[in-house]
Amino acid sequence: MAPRPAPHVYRRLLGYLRPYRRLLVCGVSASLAAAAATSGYAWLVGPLLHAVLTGTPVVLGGFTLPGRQLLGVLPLLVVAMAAVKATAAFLQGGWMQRLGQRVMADLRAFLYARLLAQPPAFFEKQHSGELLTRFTADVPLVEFSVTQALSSYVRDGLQILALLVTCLLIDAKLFLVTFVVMPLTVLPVRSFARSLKKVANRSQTSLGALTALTAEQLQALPVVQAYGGTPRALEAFEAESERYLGQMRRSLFLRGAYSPTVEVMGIVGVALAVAWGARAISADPSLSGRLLSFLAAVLLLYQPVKSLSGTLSQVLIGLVAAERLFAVVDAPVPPDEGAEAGPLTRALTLEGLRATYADGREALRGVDLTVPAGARVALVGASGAGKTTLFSVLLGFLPPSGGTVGWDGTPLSQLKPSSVRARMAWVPQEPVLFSGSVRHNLLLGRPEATDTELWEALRLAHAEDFVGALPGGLDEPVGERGARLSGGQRQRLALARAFLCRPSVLLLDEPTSALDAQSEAAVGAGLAALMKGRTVLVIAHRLSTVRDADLIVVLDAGRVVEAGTHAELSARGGRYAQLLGEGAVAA
Ligand SMILES: Nc1ncnc2c1ncn2[C@@H]1O[C@H](COP(=O)(O)OP(=O)(O)OP(=O)(O)O)[C@@H](O)[C@H]1O
Repeated sequence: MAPRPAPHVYRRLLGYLRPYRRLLVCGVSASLAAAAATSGYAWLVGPLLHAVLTGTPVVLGGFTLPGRQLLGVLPLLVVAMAAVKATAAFLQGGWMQRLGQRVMADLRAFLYARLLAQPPAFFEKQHSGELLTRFTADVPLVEFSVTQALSSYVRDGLQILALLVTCLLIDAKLFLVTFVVMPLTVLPVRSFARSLKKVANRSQTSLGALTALTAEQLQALPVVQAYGGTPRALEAFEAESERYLGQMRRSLFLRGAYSPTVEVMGIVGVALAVAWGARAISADPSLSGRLLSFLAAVLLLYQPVKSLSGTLSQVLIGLVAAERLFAVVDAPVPPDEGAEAGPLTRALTLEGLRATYADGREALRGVDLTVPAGARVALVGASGAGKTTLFSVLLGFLPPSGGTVGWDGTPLSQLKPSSVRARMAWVPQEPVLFSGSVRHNLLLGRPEATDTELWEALRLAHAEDFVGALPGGLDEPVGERGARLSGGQRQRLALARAFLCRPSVLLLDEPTSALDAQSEAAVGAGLAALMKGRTVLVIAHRLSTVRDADLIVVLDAGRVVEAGTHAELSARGGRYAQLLGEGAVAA
C-alpha cells in the first residue's frame, strides 16, 4: 500500500469518533471551562496584585473595590477559580478517556473482524506473532493518539489559545515581542516529526519480529528442546531484542531532545518580554499591573506548551502504529456473497480445475472429477500431488486459477462461500482443538446444539465413554490445543464436532498418526459412522478406506491420472498399484 501522509491517517482515526459525538462535545465543553478558568487567573492576578500592593481601587465586574478590601476577596476568588478549573479538568479527563476507550474497542473489533475474514494465503505472508503485535502494541499506541492526545489537544490547545488571546489583549506590543520566536519553533518540530516517524516505524517492526520469534519458539518448545536448540533460540531472541532496543534508544533520544529545544525557544521569548517590559515601565510606571498580568499568562503557558509538545511526539508514534493497523484493515477481503448453497443432492463436478499459489506454483493442473451425491471418493497420490490443495479450493480458501467446480450444477463462484462451507465438514489430519472445555470445542460448528445433541455426537464418534469419564465431563478443560487429551481422544472430539454440523459433504483427511491399536479402532469406527450416508471426499491413507470407496481417484503432479474401484485399479497395474507397492496407502 502506498504510504499516506500522517494527517490523512489522523483524520481517518478521528472518523471513529463520529458515533460518540455527544461525549466529544461534553469533553470539549469541559476543556473550554478549564481554559477559561486558567486565563481568568492571569487576567485577575495583575490588577489585583497591583491594587493590593499600591492600595489603589480596582473595578471588577462593574464593582469598584478599594485596594484593601481585596485582601479578603482575593483568596475567595482564587479558590473559586481553582474549583472551576479542577472540576472541569476532572470531567474533561473522564469523558475524553471514555471516548478514547470506546473508539479503541471499535477499532480493535474492526481489525479482528477483518483478520477473521482473510483466507489462509493472507497469513502465509505475515507471521501470526507479528500480527498479534498489532493488537498488543500498536492498538495501545493508537489509543494514546485518540484518548490522551485528544484530551491534551483540546485541553492544552484551548488553554494556549486562551492565554495567547489574553496576552494579546493585555498588551499587543508586548505580545509581538514575546512571540516573535514562535514561528522559529516550526523548523525543529518538522524535522523532529520526520525523524521520529522513521524511528517509530522501525521500532514497531522490530517489536513485531521479536513477538513473532518468541511465539514461534514457545509454540514449538518441545521440539526446540529436543534438538538442543534453546541456546540458539535465546541467541536469536537477544539479537532481535538488541535491535529493538537500538531503535527505542534513538526514539527516546529524539523525544528527550525535543522538549528542551522548544522550552529554550520559549524562554528566549520571555526574556525578550521582560527586557522590553522593564524599559516600558521605567517610562510609564502605571504599566506594571499589565506587565504582571502578561508575565503570569506567559508563565501559565509553560505547562500546556510542554504537555502539548510531549503529546505531539507520542501522537507521531501513534500515527505510525495507526498506519500499520490500517495496512491490515485495508488488505482486501474476499467478498462473502452469492446465492445460498443448499444440501448437495446431485453431484459435485470439477472441470479442468486449476489452482496456483501466490508464489506461482501450480498445484492443480486441470482436474476433471465427478463426485455423485452420497458417494465416497478416495483421493490417493504421492506427497505433494495436490490432494490438500483440492480441499482448499472446495473450501473456498484458494480461488481456482482455471476451470470450475459445480455444486449441483451451479458454479461455486456464484455461491456464497460461507454457505458452501456450512454444508461441509472438514476434518483435517491433525485435529484442531482450542483451549476451553469439551463443550466449547464441540459447539464450534453449531453453537445452538443442546447437551443431548452433544452426547449423541460423542456417542457416534466413539468418544462418549472417555468424555463421560472426565471429572468435568463436557465442562472439562482440554488445555492449549487439546494438550490434556491423547491423540486418539483429540481426533474423536474433532469427529464429534463434524457430526454436529450435520454436513452434506465431508472432507476428510484420514488420520494415520501413530495411534495404538485400540484408539485406532475407536477412531476408525467413529470415522465409519461419520461417513455413512454422506458425500465423502477422503484423502486416504489406509487400505480399508480405499477398498470401501465407491471411486478411487489417483492424483499425480496436480492431475487425475487414474480413477476406478480398488479391484479395477489394482488389476490395471498402473500408478495406483505402484502407490500400493510403495506403501503410500498402508494396510
Ligand atoms: N501455501 C502454499 N504455497 C505454495 N505452494 C504450496 C502451498 N501449499 C502447498 N504447496 C505446493 O503445492 C503442491 C501440492 O501440495 P498439497 O499440499 O496439495 O499436496 P498433498 O498431495 O496434499 O501432499 P501431502 O500428502 O504430503 O499432504 C506441492 O508442490 C506443495 O509444495
